[in-house]
Amino acid sequence: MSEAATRPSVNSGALLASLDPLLRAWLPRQRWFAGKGRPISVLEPVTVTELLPASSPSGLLHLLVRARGPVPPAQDTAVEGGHVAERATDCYQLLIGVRRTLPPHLAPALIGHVTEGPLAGFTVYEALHDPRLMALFLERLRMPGRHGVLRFERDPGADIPSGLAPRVLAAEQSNSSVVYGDTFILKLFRRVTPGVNPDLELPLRLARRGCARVPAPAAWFHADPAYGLGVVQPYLAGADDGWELALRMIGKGEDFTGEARAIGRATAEVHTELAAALPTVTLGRAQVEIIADGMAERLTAAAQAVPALRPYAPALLTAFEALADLGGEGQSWAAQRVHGDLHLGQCLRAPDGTWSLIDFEGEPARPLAERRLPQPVARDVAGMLRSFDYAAYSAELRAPEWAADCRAAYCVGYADVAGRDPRTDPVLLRAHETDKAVYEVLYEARHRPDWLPVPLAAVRRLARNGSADDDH
Ligand SMILES: Nc1ncnc2c1ncn2[C@@H]1O[C@H](COP(=O)(O)OP(=O)(O)O)[C@@H](O)[C@H]1O
Ligand SMILES: O=P(O)(O)O[C@H]1O[C@H](CO)[C@@H](O[C@H]2O[C@H](CO)[C@@H](O)[C@H](O)[C@H]2O)[C@H](O)[C@H]1O
Repeated sequence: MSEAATRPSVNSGALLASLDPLLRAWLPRQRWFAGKGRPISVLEPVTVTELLPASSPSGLLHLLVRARGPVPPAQDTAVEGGHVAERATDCYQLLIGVRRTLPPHLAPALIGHVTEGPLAGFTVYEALHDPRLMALFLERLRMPGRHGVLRFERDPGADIPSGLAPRVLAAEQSNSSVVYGDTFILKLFRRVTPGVNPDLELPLRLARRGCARVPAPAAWFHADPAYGLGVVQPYLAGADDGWELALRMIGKGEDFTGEARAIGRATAEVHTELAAALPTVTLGRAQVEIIADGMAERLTAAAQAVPALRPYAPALLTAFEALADLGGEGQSWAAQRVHGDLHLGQCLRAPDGTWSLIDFEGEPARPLAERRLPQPVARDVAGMLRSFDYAAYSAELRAPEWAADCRAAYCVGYADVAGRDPRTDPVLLRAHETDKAVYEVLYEARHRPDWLPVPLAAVRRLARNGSADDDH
């Protein structure tokens, strides 16, 4: 990337106008696009940066675009701050490759052929699939400095070699990732919000404390004014993700409680380090009530969006009322920064058996400010407890003991390190587990309707006996 390219001269309005019809067709088909399947009513540029001009064999454009769908049907409403809101305008990050003709191996990355404007006659495509472009992008990440509105930073102690071969990761959920030579992984955030991205903030803080449970950021980049856009971390080659591993071990009839206990210990270690690195607070009566009210509001909103949840709402509400009551009686809890969306898929086991935690972004649907608030550690514990239930259900386990045993082992592992078993606070835990199950109902309704029965089964149990453990 030449010096000239550091002064992008593209006319962003004209450029996006020429890409407009192609992006309108392509964006709603992407897994990370929030308004999936619906036509886009607004599409406008936020920033356009020419990383490589289209005149080179392949050009590379970095785009932040604002997109909004039409007034959504009830199921697609967003629950933000506990309120059902029309899906606000979202800002997305795109890396677009530009070529005269697309070689066959890049055909799956095709966005379309441009017919008008500055890129008329060119073919545009998802650059993450192009090893040549992603190799150049890593070079850019290796060099701290600015490139138009983009700001690249790097941990001075990190040694990122040049020439690492890139490959895009296929299994993505909310974001996109490229692995470099099996030693580093670049995560590109897709739906971006102005402000500090906790998926960079927390791993950086943990790394500075020497916490080895989280891959330490080696390089990262932002856009002005304050969009966190991506982070490069060491890639844990050969690691198993907890979700795949649990399903595999279930399939082979192997015991998972040892792993569950180890994940509990890893969670407690990360919590201990986060509490030491960032502010903690004690939640008094007013804050506990605010938390309980937020949960109740999210329940109301989710029940409005997902009719199958409605019959259980009154019984679920009692979990949040019990929390508010305990707050009223003067019970207080410590709150600190937490992972925010912890589940088996966020736990990686290295070949030596060590567990690490990844993806500190929090629940993607929540506003950033809310995700960065101190919260009881029960939020993460509840996420993991729900995950054991998901695994048992997905494996169609007839034996409910599997999930119950793993849930118990996880809490024991947590207590090994934290000195306190999360089950010591049953009201707090039940409220958080109920809140998580409600979130999952909405998440599945929006993203994977076939999976809706999984959290709904837990909702039924929580409504019936106040516990997500099966009562058979
Ligand atoms: N440091 C890492 N080492 C190995 N694999 C990783 C690492 N970070 C992420 N992954 C893999 O990439 C996948 C997606 O990463 P994640 O941060 O969870 O992204 P998303 O926010 O899109 O869910 C993970 O499930 C994991 O398999
Ligand atoms: O990994 P993400 O940050 O994208 O998290 C979202 O997607 C998860 C699904 O991949 C979802 O997790 C739910 O399904 C998991 C199994 O696929 C299960 O282990 C989790 O317990 C369950 O919550 C997560 O909720 C969502 O935010």
